[in-house]
Amino acid sequence: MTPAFAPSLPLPSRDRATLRARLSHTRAPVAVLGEAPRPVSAPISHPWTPSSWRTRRALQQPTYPDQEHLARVENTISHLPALVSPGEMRALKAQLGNVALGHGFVLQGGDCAESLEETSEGVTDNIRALFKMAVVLMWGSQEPVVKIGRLAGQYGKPRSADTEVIDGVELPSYRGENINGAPFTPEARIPDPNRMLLAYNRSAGTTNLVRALASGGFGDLKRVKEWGMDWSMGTAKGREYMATAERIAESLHFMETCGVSPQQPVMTSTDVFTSHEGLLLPYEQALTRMDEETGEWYDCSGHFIWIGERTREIEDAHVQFAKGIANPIGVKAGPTMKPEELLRLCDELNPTNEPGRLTVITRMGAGKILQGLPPLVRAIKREGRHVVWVSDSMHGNTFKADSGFKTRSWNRIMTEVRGFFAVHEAEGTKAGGLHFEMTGKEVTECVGGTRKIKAEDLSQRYESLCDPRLNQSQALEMAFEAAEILRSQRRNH
Ligand SMILES: O=C[C@H](O)[C@H](O)COP(=O)(O)O
Ligand SMILES: C=C(OP(=O)(O)O)C(=O)O
Ligand SMILES: [Mn+2]
Repeated sequence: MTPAFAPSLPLPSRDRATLRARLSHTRAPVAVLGEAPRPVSAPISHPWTPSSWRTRRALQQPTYPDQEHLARVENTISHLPALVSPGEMRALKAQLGNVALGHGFVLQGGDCAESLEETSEGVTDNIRALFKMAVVLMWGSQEPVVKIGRLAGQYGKPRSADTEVIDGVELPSYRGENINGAPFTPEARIPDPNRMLLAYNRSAGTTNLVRALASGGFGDLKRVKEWGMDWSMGTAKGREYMATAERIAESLHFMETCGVSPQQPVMTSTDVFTSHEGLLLPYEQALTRMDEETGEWYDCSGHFIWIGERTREIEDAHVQFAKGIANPIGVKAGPTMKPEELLRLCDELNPTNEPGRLTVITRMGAGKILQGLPPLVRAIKREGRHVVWVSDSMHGNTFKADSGFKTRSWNRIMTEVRGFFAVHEAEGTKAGGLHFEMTGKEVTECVGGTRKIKAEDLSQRYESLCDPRLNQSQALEMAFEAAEILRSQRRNH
């Protein structure tokens, strides 16, 4: 990636005024024990700027054929409105801070790779699936659930290989809708800066939809038949889930009878936050703005930004970019992560040890979590670091079915979820949340679950642009199982 354009900051005063007006809009957080004290900007050893990552090695970046075009697009985006506000990010950080300190649970989920062609109904279904899971987890944990969608910006994809070969033809790999196109043609696979603008516009629309749906509350969840659980009928597991769903619906109904109606603020302001991997650094930089109220820099492309497993080298560009933004951030931790490496990441990314600033998203694989997680958890505990521990039980469990489809097995994912809870229980630490690639549609991308999707069924409805997602039934089943674990752990304490 060539460092190639004039940084657009600071903004001209006209734009700063517009930005100030946009950023001053702050929704009141719900289920927050109180907004955390404003953090002092992290001390950094060299002057951080939104563009200082450009002096570092930046992995997984596209090579744009036309650098001037890229610079024009970056400049355009840097003058477009922020998608989310610092106040919202601080609210999320406060909620995550509570989880880091032992209170609450995180649910993060959505597409592996959002599609620019997704319909409004599709996005709505995804958010509703997340709501349903959240209410089940809330019931299980009896704690507030912080809801974070992998949406409104989840477009850039890191890939294992730079190229893809089909029938002897080799083309650049698909890297997500904000970079190139999925069709297997030479034209589609050329990185195009204009895609950043398309992704920005789609993200703005999705953020708007999320806000609208989040203020709609859980109203219709009182009607269990609208949970879309018909699939579960006829199996013993299904009947168990249904019984739980009935109890949850009854509780919601009871609350309403007591006067806590789904129309009241506690039920309607069910904040859903947006998140994505902060992979495409020119885009992230262009949306990084200074909050004049606090003097902090925020990446306003989404509330929560994470660093992927393939780009988390401490000296590299992604970590160096993330250290200067005040958003709540995440870092993925796979089986090769060493305890000392994780502690160094904490030093870099959260030098003030602010609870809620850093979430460690482990993605070990079902067969590795029992060995891989304890050393990390022990090191963090020993050093008194505040992190939110979240399990991404998807990315360590991907395999290729004989039919050629990339898939994951519901059982293996569940095994990792169980391992995650078991390790934290044994170590006396807080299992802070779960992270899923999932959709509200009944796709056939992962095998297993009560409906027993088999390898030969995968071709029926495989729609993912990248990794296989749990469909809405499989995701909901995951939530019921996790809720049961949370409930039994609660009873044991
Ligand atoms: O979503 C994550 C990555 O992009 C994905 O797991 C990489 O997949 P690949 O191995 O097919 O490149
Ligand atoms: C790329 C992803 O994960 P990881 O960095 O953990 O492989 C992802 O979350 O889609
Ligand atoms: Mn993925």
